[in-house]
Amino acid sequence: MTIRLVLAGCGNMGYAMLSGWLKSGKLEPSAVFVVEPNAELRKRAEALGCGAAADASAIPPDAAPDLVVIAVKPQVIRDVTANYKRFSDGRTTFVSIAAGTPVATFAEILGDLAPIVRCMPNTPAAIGKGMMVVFSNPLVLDDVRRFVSELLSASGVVTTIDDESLMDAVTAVSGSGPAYIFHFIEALTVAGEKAGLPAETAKLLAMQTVYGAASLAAESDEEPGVLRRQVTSPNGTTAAALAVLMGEDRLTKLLTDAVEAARLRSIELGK
Ligand SMILES: NC(=O)C1=CN([C@@H]2O[C@H](COP(=O)(O)OP(=O)(O)OC[C@H]3O[C@@H](n4cnc5c(N)ncnc54)[C@H](OP(=O)(O)O)[C@@H]3O)[C@@H](O)[C@H]2O)C=CC1
Ligand SMILES: O=C(O)[C@@H]1CCC=N1
Repeated sequence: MTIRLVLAGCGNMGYAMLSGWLKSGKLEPSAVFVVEPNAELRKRAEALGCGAAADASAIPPDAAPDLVVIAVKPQVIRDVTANYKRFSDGRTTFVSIAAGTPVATFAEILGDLAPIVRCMPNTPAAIGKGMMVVFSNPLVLDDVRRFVSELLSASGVVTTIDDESLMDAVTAVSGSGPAYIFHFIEALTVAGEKAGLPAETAKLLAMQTVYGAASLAAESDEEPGVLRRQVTSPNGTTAAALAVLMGEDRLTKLLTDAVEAARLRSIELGK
């Protein structure tokens, strides 16, 4: 079978996306070639039925992939991208999921012909519940745009932006966001334990509450603020807790600072 997609880097995020694509049936495993220096991670990709190698030089010489997906750390992105220059004649579209790194950096390495898509995914992509935000350079043809969007939709919700400078804010909200929510679960678990619950019970309650509340917010026609008010009885328990979280806009200020720290770091990573 022809190789349609080369995945460079099969770590946390690369593997999460690859799993989603194959699970959805939008790509056959034999149409994917994975380049990953880590032997354990390579085996994981091979177990899914994909071809794999430690180095880009092992990509079959007749391969003319539709897509090369770059899923390595921003710190090595230039060196890694240079390994794929042979596909930069305009027929292959490059998709980068790296934080910070602008399309211009790829164009510098790949030349003026390469269609480039910048995508910011998040790890819930592994179970088809990711948030993927996409920015494309003008060289990406409409049918390729549709193909990329359809492929990414196997991993969750896809939306596009036309202003690339917003990608740093996107990264700070949805790219890094799952970690904030995981930490929220950890913190609510600790708080539950301090309130006297057994550790396992506290964790179950914290996790199911986040899952249930996020699902309700996603499925309901009501705004999150309305759903919050539906929980909050006048002068009840929730009001007592929200006075702590919302007093002086405490949680909003904390999250604003956290998102700004991530956004600034994304800008730094792109330099
Ligand atoms: N993790 C996340 O939630 C998200 C990550 N991203 C972005 O995704 C990218 C990858 O992040 P993440 O998956 O977390 O990182 P990982 O370190 O888990 O994965 C990157 C993988 O690339 C491998 N690698 C290194 N050099 C090469 C090479 N020359 N060719 C192919 N593969 C190589 C690394 O191997 P080794 O470790 O041996 O060097 C590693 O296994 C980053 O740019 C990040 O900004 C975007 C959104 C969310
Ligand atoms: O922490 C990071 O830099 C990457 C980008 C978004 C999520 N993880």
